[in-house]
Amino acid sequence: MKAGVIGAGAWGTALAQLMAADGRDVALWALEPEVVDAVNGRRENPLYLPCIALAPTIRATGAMTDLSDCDLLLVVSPAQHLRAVVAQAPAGLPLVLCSKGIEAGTGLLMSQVAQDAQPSSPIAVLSGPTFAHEVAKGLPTAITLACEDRDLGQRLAARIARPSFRPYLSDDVIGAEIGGAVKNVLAIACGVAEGAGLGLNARAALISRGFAEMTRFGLARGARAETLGGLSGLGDLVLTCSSTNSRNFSLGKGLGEGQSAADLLANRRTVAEGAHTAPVLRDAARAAGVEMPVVEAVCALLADAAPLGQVIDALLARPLRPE
Ligand SMILES: NC(=O)C1=CN([C@@H]2O[C@H](COP(=O)(O)OP(=O)(O)OC[C@H]3O[C@@H](n4cnc5c(N)ncnc54)[C@H](O)[C@@H]3O)[C@@H](O)[C@H]2O)C=CC1
Ligand SMILES: O=C(CO)COP(=O)(O)O
Repeated sequence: MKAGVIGAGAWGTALAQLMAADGRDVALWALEPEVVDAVNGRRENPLYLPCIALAPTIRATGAMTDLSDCDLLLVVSPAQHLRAVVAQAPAGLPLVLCSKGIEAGTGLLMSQVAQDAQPSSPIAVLSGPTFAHEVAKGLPTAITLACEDRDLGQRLAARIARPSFRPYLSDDVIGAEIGGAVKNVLAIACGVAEGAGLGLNARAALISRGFAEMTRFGLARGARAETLGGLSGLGDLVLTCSSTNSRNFSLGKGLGEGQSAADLLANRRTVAEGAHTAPVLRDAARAAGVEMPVVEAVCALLADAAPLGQVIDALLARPLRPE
């Protein structure tokens, strides 16, 4: 059976390459016709994953019907487009959701959106510290695969695992999703600290206190603490909070250097999910009575609502409290 991948950005293309590593066929659905042509013609995706020679068994397509004979579908669109692409996908196939975010307007996690859009399709979530270009090069990577149905989870883990790509199985779908969505917002905060020259102590403080925010929010939504402390939570938080390879970290760095959010977000081709998730997460946290001061600060900067110095001072001047 062939694997299907929906979305040919950096991560979808890297996952197609991963799935093709056992020599089996992969169908890769791409939005852009020029990506379909480049993958099929030149075995590359210069738009989203340059400098990687793609496997010959990857066949790109613009027609979702070409994925109907797959045994699983990896869904890798930006979070805000997941509903639309899942609605077009062939029904009834296991959907492995690889997007990280919360849907604007509904506040739903990706598993809830997919359930709405394709009620007959079983769902799993694949999330963890996984820069696309490293996975595409075959570098060692570990990731959480969360699925409420343990048997299906085990079958999917075996199908996705490769010698240098280790999925760790969990049944905490919500926990895996919340970790991936929240860490993107916190990566923006760490990028701000880098851009503003606040130092490495500040970064470590943001990672730790940001993790406390992720944990408070996750527990309020029914996530398990060990999931939040695992690959899809703390693991991904540490990765994206420490490298300009992260689009979210880079966006924050620009904010910290004094560029406006509007300028940084205008006309970008690649997705910085944290910018979309931040206001939805803030509203959900407020509604649940969960304090998320770092997330609130990121929202203020993204909305150009306050000068950087004022946002930093306000965070530092919060009342002292126990850890
Ligand atoms: N790049 C990475 O290293 C990783 C990314 N992810 C997640 O994967 C998801 C996709 O990210 P990337 O592959 O990095 O994307 P990307 O930033 O490389 O590319 C943008 C993607 O958005 C798609 N797109 C734009 N407009 C669209 C529309 N109207 N409908 C459907 N698709 C549209 C483009 O076709 C392209 O696939 C995100 O949720 C991201 O957080 C997860 C793990 C690693
Ligand atoms: O999710 C990622 C790595 O796990 C990629 O992070 P960015 O979207 O910030 O580049």
